[in-house]
Amino acid sequence: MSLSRYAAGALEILTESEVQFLRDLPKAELHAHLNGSIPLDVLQEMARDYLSANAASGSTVSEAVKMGVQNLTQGVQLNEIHEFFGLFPAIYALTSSPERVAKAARAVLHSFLDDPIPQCAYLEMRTTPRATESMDRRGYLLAVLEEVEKYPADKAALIVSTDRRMDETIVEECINLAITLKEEGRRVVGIDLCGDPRAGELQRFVKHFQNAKASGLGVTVHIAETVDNPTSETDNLLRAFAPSRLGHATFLDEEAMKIVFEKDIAVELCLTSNLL
Ligand SMILES: CNc1ncnc2c1ncn2[C@@H]1O[C@H](COP(=O)(O)O)[C@@H](O)[C@H]1O
Repeated sequence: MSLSRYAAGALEILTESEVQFLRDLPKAELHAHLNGSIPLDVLQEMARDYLSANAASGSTVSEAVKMGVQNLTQGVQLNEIHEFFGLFPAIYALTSSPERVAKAARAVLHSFLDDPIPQCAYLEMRTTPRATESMDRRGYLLAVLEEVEKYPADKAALIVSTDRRMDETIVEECINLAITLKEEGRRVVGIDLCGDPRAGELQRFVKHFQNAKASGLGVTVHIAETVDNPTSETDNLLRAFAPSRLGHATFLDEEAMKIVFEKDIAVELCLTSNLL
């Protein structure tokens, strides 16, 4: 993986033996969003295939998606967290069938787990179930799980994400799918709340998260990711959603930190996106 900006700067101040020590430590990657972790070369290959299949069939695609896919073929440079969310409509156009979701999942698992010096010893990949013309949300999750379950259970597992922008009915559908698949013995280990930190009314999701917890699924939530996330929201996420892990948690205030310490909640830090 190549690093840029702050992450590259941070790495530069370490000595060679410190870098080697960090490389050799066995790691658990607990916060990898499938569609946000597709290796750039695979994403670009998928973008080129998409553009040529589209030109051949003459099917209609929105200009915004076409432009987004074209940008992906050239490589992207991000400066602000909000720019990052604008990439997903194009990425989602590339992973809109079970075959292409499976290809993306395979590439992500491979990039984390199969290098001679793997990036991690255990990958808990997460993804948001999507329904498209060629698959429903269960079909989406099954396509991903097939790939996850090719690895031993101590190497790879899946978290089902819900998105802050979802309608409550869809959140309920996603969480019920996570519960059912777990009951069927599939390798779903938890649920997540993610999505653009500026969006969504979260109170309506609480009971569904509590159901998931009661059925034995782990709960992680993206929290306090930007300065604009209000204290009341952070407090509600910590108390009502009862998470055992937190995504980012970049802007927790003193009160929130106290709860995190008291309840011994793990924080999934992502140094590159926290700095964005
Ligand atoms: C930078 N910090 C972040 N904060 C919040 N949500 C994020 C995120 N990074 C990614 N996502 C969420 O993950 C989805 C893409 O992967 P999946 O389609 O689920 O596999 C994005 O649409 C967004 O909702």
